[in-house]
Amino acid sequence: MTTASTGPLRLGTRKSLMATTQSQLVADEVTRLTGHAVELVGVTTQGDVSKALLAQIGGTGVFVNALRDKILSGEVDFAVHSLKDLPTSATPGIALAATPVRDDPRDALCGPAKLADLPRGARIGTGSPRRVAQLRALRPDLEIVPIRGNADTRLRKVADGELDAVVLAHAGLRRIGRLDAVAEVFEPDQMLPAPGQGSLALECHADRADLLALLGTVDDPATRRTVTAERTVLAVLEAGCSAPVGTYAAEVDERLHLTAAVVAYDGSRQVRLSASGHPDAAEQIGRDLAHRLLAQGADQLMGERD
Ligand SMILES: NCc1[nH]cc(CCC(=O)O)c1CC(=O)O
Repeated sequence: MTTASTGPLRLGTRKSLMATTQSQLVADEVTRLTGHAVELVGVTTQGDVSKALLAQIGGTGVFVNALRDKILSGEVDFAVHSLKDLPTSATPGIALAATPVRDDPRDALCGPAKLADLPRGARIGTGSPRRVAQLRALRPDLEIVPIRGNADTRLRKVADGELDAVVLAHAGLRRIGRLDAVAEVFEPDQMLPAPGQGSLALECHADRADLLALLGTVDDPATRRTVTAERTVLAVLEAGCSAPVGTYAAEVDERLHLTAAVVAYDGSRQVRLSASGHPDAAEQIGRDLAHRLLAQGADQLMGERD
């Protein structure tokens, strides 16, 4: 089950445009750096088959788990995920083999105008409590409309006039070739991204030392450190992907700077703190910042819903 095969490496992927695009990007990079051929293997998950079922079993975990099952059974060699879709807890038998150079981690407003220039009461679509809370803090007059679906579907609602604008990750828009839709890219002081946003994660079987070495060639240590700081905040806060928690870490002049915020769902209050330290202490920086957030009432803000 865990022995190396002789043919091309099999990269399991969902069949959506974003998933196949980012999988192909990684496949090409692995081939360029190692000379190994990589073939994409499309995997249909329960979440792809039934939207109702997806709502019932909950979010992106379905897709992640389906790909992990294929890795554990040996049907595929590795998978590429958006890091922000991965739970912070470790999964037995599964190893994080690489985090390639991070894409732009910021969120983008897609619509006819920048946020400040949208009319009073404009209808903005997003399903993320983190984006909802921060949008409400910036523009309490907006009407926030909960939406689901892939980036293309969401953009179509703006084109159709059903919504005035939507907020999406810049990295995802770039990967599907839709940066044309962007009216404004939010700076982290306006809207803190989701932990790990814009970063990809390669996973393989933890026992496959051969694969770990091979896939490790596309790892970017600076990306690994910054996303470790961000995801440690999330892990300590014990907040899932749906919590109103934003983070942003970057390395400048060999210092790792981390900002994190927990925002009340109605945008009225927030706890926002920053820290910096040696990049090798990424996890400790994240853990300390999370404890400071908790000491200032972050847990109370996280529990609130309107
Ligand atoms: N949960 C959906 C999801 N997962 C990863 C991305 C974008 C790409 C990324 O953050 O790496 C998106 C769409 C979005 O939030 O706009």
